[in-house]
Amino acid sequence: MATRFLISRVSSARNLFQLIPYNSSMVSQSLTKLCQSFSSSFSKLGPSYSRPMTSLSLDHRVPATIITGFLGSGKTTLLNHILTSQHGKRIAVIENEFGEVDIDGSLVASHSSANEEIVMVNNGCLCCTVRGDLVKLLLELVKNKRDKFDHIVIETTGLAKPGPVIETFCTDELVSQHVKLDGVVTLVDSKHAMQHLNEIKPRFVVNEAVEQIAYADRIILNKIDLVTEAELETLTKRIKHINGMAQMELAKFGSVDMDFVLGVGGYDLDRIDSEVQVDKSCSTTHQHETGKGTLDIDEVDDWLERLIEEKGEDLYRMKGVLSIKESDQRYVFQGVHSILDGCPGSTWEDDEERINKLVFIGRNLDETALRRGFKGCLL
Ligand SMILES: Nc1nc2c(ncn2[C@@H]2O[C@H](COP(=O)(O)OP(=O)(O)OP(=O)(O)O)[C@@H](O)[C@H]2O)c(=O)[nH]1
Repeated sequence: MATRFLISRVSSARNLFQLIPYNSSMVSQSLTKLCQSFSSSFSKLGPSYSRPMTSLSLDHRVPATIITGFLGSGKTTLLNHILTSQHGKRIAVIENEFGEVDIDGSLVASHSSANEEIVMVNNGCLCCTVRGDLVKLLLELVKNKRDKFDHIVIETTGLAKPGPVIETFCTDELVSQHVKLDGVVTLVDSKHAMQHLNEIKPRFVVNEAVEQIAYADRIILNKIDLVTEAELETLTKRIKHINGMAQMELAKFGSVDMDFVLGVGGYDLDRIDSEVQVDKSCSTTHQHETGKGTLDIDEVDDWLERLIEEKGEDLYRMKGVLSIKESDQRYVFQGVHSILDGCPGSTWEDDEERINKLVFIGRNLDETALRRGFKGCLL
């Protein structure tokens, strides 16, 4: 592993604090813990407890963005765009590459001003062998150089599976104390993506291109200069079918608004309420469930526990807003595989229709069984 430091960018505007979910220090909760707080939060808090998600606790953790996407999709191009844009944030970069020749490093370096801090992870793949190195680097960064940057950007290799990298933020206690995952940005090569998405893999081998889209909070359809409108439309449909939750933008040379990629809050519970968009299309990778009515909390506990036990590996992302019996507040949750995080959200308005929205993104999900399981929790 090679590590290189350049000098950090000068920031004009520092994000001093922001409101956080009241239990966001528990970025990673096991299902059991979630279920305990899930049940107890409502019974303990009572009707006067109005909006715990926006308590005045300060979140000093540094946000981190994961940039993923297939080989050649434009990850480094986007990174260069981020590093040279005027967003007022000082960025620390963690990059990982296969092989011995550090091509991307020189690319990034040649575009960056003398004011950026770049950290390189050079060998192997972040998704497996050097995950420990990622933890080490993140902790080194926050321990020794925390005052030099405001945001971390991690560029994964084109073949990286984003799941394990995401899980690092949720499962490593020290990392989650200091760093919060802001979002996963997936670059798509508009010209070649369809070919990769359609590739039939041997049994038990994942299609990385599909996974990278499935985990995304933001999707950039890059290289649109190389395709026709019709091709773009077909690709857009296909991608929405895989992940109807992520926002999508079209781009040439990764040129997107910085707000689209930084400060996404993809794992913030207080944003999920507004962001859970129920996409009408269902597929093997994107399932959703929605329904009116009120849920029995114990039944939900049991159902989610069973679901995670049976399908944890196949459940890439989950987000939901639930209407719970005897509670004036929505219950908001999000999860990655078997890691769930949730808390009471905003209060239902008197004239508001209480509905439940659940979005599951994964593989080999049985939509009928999901709908049945959900309906079984309704009172
Ligand atoms: N025509 C066109 N070329 C682009 C666009 N974006 C990036 N490229 C080019 O595509 C090539 C690959 O871009 P990179 O940014 O290196 O892609 P990457 O995802 O980092 O590549 P790997 O690290 O190999 O996975 C470069 O030659 C870029 O200049 C675009 O929108 N249109």
